[in-house]
Amino acid sequence: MDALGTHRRSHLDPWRAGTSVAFDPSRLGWRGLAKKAPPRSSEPQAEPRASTDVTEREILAHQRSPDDYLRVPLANVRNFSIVAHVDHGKSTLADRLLEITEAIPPGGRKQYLDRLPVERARGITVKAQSVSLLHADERTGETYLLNLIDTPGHADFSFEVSRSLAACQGALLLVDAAQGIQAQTIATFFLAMERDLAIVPVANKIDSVNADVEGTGEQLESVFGIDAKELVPISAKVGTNVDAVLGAIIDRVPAPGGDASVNAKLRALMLDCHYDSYRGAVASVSVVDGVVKIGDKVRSMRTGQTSEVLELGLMTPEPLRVRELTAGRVGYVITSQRDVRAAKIGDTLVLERDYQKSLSAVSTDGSDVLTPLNAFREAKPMVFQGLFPQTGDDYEKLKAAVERLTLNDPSVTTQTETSAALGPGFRCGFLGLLHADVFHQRLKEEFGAEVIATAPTVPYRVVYPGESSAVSVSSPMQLDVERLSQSHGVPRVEGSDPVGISEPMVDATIVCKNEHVGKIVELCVDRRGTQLEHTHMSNSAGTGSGDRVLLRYRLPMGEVATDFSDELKSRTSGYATFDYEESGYQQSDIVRLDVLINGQSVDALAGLIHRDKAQRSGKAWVTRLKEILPRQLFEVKIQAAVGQKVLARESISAYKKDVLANYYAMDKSRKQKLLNKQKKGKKYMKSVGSVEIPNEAFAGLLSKGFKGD
Ligand SMILES: Nc1nc2c(ncn2[C@@H]2O[C@H](COP(=O)(O)OP(=O)(O)OP(=O)(O)O)[C@@H](O)[C@H]2O)c(=O)[nH]1
Repeated sequence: MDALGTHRRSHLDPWRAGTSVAFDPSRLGWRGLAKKAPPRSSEPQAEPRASTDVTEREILAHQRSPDDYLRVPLANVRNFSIVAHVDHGKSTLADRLLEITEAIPPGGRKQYLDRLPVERARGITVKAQSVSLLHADERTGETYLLNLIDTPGHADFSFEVSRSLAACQGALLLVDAAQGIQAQTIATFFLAMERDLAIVPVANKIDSVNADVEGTGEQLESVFGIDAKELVPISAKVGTNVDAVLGAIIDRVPAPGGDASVNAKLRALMLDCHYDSYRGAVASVSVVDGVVKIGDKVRSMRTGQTSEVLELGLMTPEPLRVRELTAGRVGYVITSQRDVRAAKIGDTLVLERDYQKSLSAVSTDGSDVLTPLNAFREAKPMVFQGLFPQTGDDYEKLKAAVERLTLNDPSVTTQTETSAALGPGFRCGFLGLLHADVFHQRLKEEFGAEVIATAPTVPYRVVYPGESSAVSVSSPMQLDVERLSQSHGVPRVEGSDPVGISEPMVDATIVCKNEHVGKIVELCVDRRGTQLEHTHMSNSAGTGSGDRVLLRYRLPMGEVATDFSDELKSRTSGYATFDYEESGYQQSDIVRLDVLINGQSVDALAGLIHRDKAQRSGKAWVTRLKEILPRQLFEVKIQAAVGQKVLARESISAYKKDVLANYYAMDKSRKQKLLNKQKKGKKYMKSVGSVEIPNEAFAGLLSKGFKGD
């Protein structure tokens, strides 16, 4: 029985940069966090790659010939992903599968497919990786081509999961038998269900003393309606029963349904694209029908761009060049199109000659018609921040860094923004806060660009009086408060949305211990949530991982996007897990809370907030500003206000300071030195009217977000 009823994850995104071309050190993406000197050229920089303790030569020694991969019939191809909650052992299982199929030697580097330094440093997978494995099945005597796509677990990167699943017919649903089903187990299960994939349930970590395989099976039955008898118990770490997983993939995952016949027209789904400084755009593709060969002229159906195929390959796991990619292969394509911006993830690649034929002579039976493949949704930024240089002089440096980094991370949206307080900068959209955090880190570490980031805002929809449709507002300063308030007397446009502000909502899934339910309900109520479900996931004994409760809440995205996850962890000592999916928009009483210093509004400190919370946040902000702002030579008044109504106020009394006061007797050069030092210090100050605010104050204030709690 499906305890979640109609719950479906629509997730926040799909997106970008894909499988690595690992022998080439210049592969890109958005996540390499290794320190390196700022780039000199305007070319995007190569993504750093983690060092490996299995040498390239050792891996290459294991590589089979391209023909071994190409001759496997479509009926013997299996495309599958491993999906699971974070840390349930996906990458470890991928390692074992690579070893069993002899793609890598045993006992090599752990988590082989987590190639990026940030993944290895943080111990998380943030990017899906694909690998083609050959497996000789002793039971049937046949050789199978297994295309495995390892996926990340963190909610911010769920678009990666969704995108990977678009190329699969099956998914290994991996559950840590000691922890049982967690929030992302549920989210990823429904992503797989949406795509109608065959699910192979696997209970991992059976070597652990707390493992409860039976309880895990009961949970799978009660939550997903999966027959517990289908569960494959394994220890990915020790290697116990991992070959049974291979058998289950072969038996339970159907072969891809594409057309591999000689007359089939090429259709390949573009899963990903990253920039390689030597070779240009490297696209990761799943060939569904037909064949693509070196020298073919291909067309991207959505963008209309045409280019010539220069190189084709498979990841095995290191790149293996092939002369062609036939239906059922998941590999990479390098074309004469070097501009990664021209590539649209989710696009369908076809042969130009087939396309032209389809335009000129449509046959009566429709066989000439080329239809694009069913793609996945595009990445949708849900958290926006203004990014400003620490000093005005650094704007050009920041501009160049943002341009280069977004080239390798197309899911980040940017537009220029000018703040009266912080000067020129950018408004950037991210998939979530972890995504934003990684972007800031890369700006700093790879480009030496330090930023002041404004408090995160979600995208609101605003219908102004007299307008028939909503506009998106992702910055407090974009909201025209005056215009919005002039609804009186303006007739509503027929068929239009009601005038006002709507906020994005999410459906959150929380899995927790029974004892923590009270604290979580309290948190969700404080965050303006509405309960949708409260289900016990107990096993028959009601013990171990069976002592779990599944809660579902509808919450405003703005209440979740900042510190909800941290708050949840601290209230449950880290035991609760959480995931969310977009759930449309809802009209809400959102106001702009302005912060004024000596009567002047500081645009960078304004925020959009629910009216009920404005008072509390306003109070918190003025109190914090009072602590942070240095005293000036005059009294400073700090106010928080909604429109004309001041909700909170504080003041800082005057402080008399003359930089030369004690130095009248000083010689001229020392005086000048002191004045220069003061001038340099001022470079790192922002002026609001006559009040000077040090950058640290902005950074300190803004990093805490606008909630003010
Ligand atoms: N005892 C035990 N530990 C395991 C097993 N499989 C994985 N682990 C450990 O669990 C931790 C997480 O494993 P990963 O393979 O990184 O998990 P993941 O699901 O890929 O993690 P993310 O990529 O961050 O989502 C690591 O410390 C592994 O060593 C297992 O079978 N038994």
